[in-house]
Amino acid sequence: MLSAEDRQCWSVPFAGRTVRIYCLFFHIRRKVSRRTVFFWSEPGRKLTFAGLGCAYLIESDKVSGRYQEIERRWAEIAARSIGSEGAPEYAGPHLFGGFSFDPLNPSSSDWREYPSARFVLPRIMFTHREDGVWITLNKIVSEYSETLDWQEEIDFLAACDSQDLSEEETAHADADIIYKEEISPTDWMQAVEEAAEAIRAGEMEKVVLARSIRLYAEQDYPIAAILRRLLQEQTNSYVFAFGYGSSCFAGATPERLMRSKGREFHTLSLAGSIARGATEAEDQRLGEALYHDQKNLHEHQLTVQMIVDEMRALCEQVDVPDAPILHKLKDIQHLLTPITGWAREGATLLQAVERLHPTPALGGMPQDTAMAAIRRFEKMDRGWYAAPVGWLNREQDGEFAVAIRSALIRGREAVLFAGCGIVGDSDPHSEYEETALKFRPMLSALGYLKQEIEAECCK
Ligand SMILES: C=C(O[C@H]1C=CC=C(C(=O)O)[C@@H]1O)C(=O)O
Repeated sequence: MLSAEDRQCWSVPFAGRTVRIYCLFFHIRRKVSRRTVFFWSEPGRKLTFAGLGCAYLIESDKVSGRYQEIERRWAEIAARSIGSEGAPEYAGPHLFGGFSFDPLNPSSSDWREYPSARFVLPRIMFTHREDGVWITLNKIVSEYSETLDWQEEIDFLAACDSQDLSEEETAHADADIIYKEEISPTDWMQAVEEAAEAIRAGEMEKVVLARSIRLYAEQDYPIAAILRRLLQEQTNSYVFAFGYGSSCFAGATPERLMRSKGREFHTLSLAGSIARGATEAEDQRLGEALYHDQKNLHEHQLTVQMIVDEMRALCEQVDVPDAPILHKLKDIQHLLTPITGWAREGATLLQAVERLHPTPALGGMPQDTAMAAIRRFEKMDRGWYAAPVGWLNREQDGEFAVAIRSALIRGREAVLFAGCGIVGDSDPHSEYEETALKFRPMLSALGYLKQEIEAECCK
């Protein structure tokens, strides 16, 4: 009998039982250290991918030209790929990876495994959709290659004995946190005040400032259990994980950057936030307050405007509704405007990603001034936080999200990130509170909120 969670599409029949695919992959990664893994699940969980190993790696350390390099090299491989007959497009070769937020910002050792652009064609990929599950094996061959041998991949899968997997599936996400490190609230609010002053002085219109929290736990963080909690709690978000070497960058983001299918391009503006209410009435009151709040509407509209301008450069037609809608997540509600375009001949997904990143929901307005202000005020390396992560298929279609509500996890250490849009009349204290809300999805997945509640109860 499948549980509700199993039916939500991320479980696969494997070795005579039902296994959650993220457990399978993170289990193998633990057994065979330093394996490349990824996980990607759409909001609503209609499509889930999990991948293991690296059949082909495309990296770029370029400051400019990184999108073109990934696109060119993937197009070369994809054009010569030979797929199994009858396999649907979503079970064909897919490339997964991401870009750093700002290649001009000096990178810290935390992000050593996450360069300016890093994409992987996995050796083994699971695709899970409502209509079935596929396992795809990828291999690069040349005209001199001998016959294809899949034994190594099959051995990997067979090596997952069910007892070990049960451990992975039931592992506790609630690692005991022994130490927490973060910028002092006063220092961060001071940076917000200075940014707001710069906006009032006419230096720019908007800038997004983020902060980070570093947690140290008693034992290594169990990635599979963290993903399980994100999948359970953040149902309206993309759940993603990119594990390279000893680290894993994971999160649950509500923000699509771009999805393309043929010439149909779909993006959205997500900016403007308020808390969820404790009761339905309070929730509605807060939602209405957000919907009519001039500061949040202004922040949101700047993002809509930039996205529409960039989409017009790529598309013959762009459709945008007159007003945003409220988008409710577990801990927070946002203003959201969906934007759709019909792309001009030759326009590609990565061209769109390059044009849009970073939108004023992650960077600011104007883009260059805001990026310089982020370097000046934040004084940290965002790495892949707030940057595009996603996938491309053989036809160069695919989907990218913005990696917010995320954390970089390495062994017993996790660094979480959250930011918010600053405009001229931003109140530093409210902005600080807003970032606290945005940390909640990852704090909860890491077991920190539970620990805090327990500590409160024991006082
Ligand atoms: C930068 C973040 O959120 C962005 C996305 C939605 C709403 C936002 C806001 O209201 O400020 C932010 O622009 C983050 O979660 O770290």
